[in-house]
Amino acid sequence: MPGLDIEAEVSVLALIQDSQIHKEQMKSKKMKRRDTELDPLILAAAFASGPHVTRHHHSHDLFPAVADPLAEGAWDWTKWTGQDAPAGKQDPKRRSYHSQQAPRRQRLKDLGLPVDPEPQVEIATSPTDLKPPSLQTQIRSPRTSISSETVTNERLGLPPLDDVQVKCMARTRIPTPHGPAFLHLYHNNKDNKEHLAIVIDPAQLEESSQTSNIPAIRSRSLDAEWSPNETTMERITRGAYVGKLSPNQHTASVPPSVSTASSRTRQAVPPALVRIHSECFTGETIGSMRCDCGEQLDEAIRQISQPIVKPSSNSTTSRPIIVPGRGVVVYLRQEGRGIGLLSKIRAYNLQDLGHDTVTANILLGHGADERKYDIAGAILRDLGFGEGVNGEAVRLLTNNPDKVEALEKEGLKVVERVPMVPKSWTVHQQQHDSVTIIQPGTEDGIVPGLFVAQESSRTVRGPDLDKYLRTKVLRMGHMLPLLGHGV
Ligand SMILES: Nc1nc2c(ncn2[C@@H]2O[C@H](COP(=O)(O)OP(=O)(O)OP(=O)(O)O)[C@@H](O)[C@H]2O)c(=O)[nH]1
Repeated sequence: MPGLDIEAEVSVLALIQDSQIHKEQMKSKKMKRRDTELDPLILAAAFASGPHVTRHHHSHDLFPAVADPLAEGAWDWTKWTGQDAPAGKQDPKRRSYHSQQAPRRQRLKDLGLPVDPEPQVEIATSPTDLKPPSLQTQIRSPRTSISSETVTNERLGLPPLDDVQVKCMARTRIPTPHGPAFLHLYHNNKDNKEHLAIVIDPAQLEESSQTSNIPAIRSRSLDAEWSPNETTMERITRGAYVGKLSPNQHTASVPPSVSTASSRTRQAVPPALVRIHSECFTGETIGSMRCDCGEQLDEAIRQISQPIVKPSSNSTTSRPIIVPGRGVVVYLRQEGRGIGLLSKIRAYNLQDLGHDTVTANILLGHGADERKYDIAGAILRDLGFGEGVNGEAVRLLTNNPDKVEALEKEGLKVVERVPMVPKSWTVHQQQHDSVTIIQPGTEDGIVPGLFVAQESSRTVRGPDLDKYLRTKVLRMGHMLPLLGHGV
């Protein structure tokens, strides 16, 4: 071996021999090699340079100024000056790399076929016969967010449509620990997220005359006729039915009319209790105790499901009538106050370094709160709230002043704000009355050992949660009294 002394050569040969023996042993034992046979970097380079590159790399020339990439020495990048060869000196044999997966327009051009005058705008992926005509062109597939109206408007030189359109794609009954709920899945023309509405209105499952004059919380877009050819079974399958579904009972709903809308004014029950809740994977799915989101979601469903005491309409009986609770949780896919799960996870690390939730967001280049509530407003309007002068008002379950303001801007009437008090605080307050939970001056303002035992699996507590709640109150203006803090 040139350049190696005898000793080095012997060791290299010994290594090669060892490796061959090892290979033979592995083969005979039929064991899988643990070391890679090919250098992954070489593989990556080969994949990136061949004609099999993706359509996105179609016109990339990965070897500019290299006349023949297969010629010996052509791969020597140390000789490349960073410039392509001057035009006159370019070798006619120069190889260029053409992707087999060129974009359609490029392939048509290469074949000499006419190219479409304008890119096709894709409409929603769901079957067209399942869309109501009014929304058909506005509900988009996840890949495109431009409606055909927008495109038409652009062609006509008009500004694009800005109003949020939502459509309930499906509804089903979900039994919860607090009672039955109807889960509604929405599509919209603003983002590609599937926002949800958890409607609690068990009176819809009953045939009771007591609740017949209380308006049912139903989605207009779901109950609409999506196509003249739509079958009863198609309507029922997407959730446009009344009452409870069973093998013996299945009645499709009728499309909403003006009369059903105005019947909302004839109610004698308090306005529906509504919560706008933002997604929190950590708190709701893995039970994180950094926040109380899971507990809040559970508590909101519980509170909305509480029966309503209604004064008797019959003057001869003085006994009040108890009707099932009614309301909605609009579940928005705005993880991490709109910054997304990735950034939220990073924000947690910054929080562990001592920053609060607001500063952590800002350090990552985000706003303290990036959420919007226009889709929530549209969903609530679809469910019959706030439309027209007689539209039903709501009682909003929140401590967040932004949500009240946003819903009012959306044309909804918020007649009452119902606070969401963290369960650990309530239980603590009940048990210790005026004992201070949060004390300035202690580390993180936490008094160790003062937190009460968990009331249920959904009751969270601990120093991380405490810091999170304090930041909400002290930096985000949440309307929650900090116990012992004089706020
Ligand atoms: N960026 C960030 N987001 C968080 C953190 N902890 C929880 N969140 C998110 O905060 C949001 C909580 O939203 P909501 O449950 O609607 O409650 P809220 O707006 O705080 O106000 P309330 O209605 O009073 O409960 C969810 O999107 C959570 O994912 C955190 O430490 N950092």
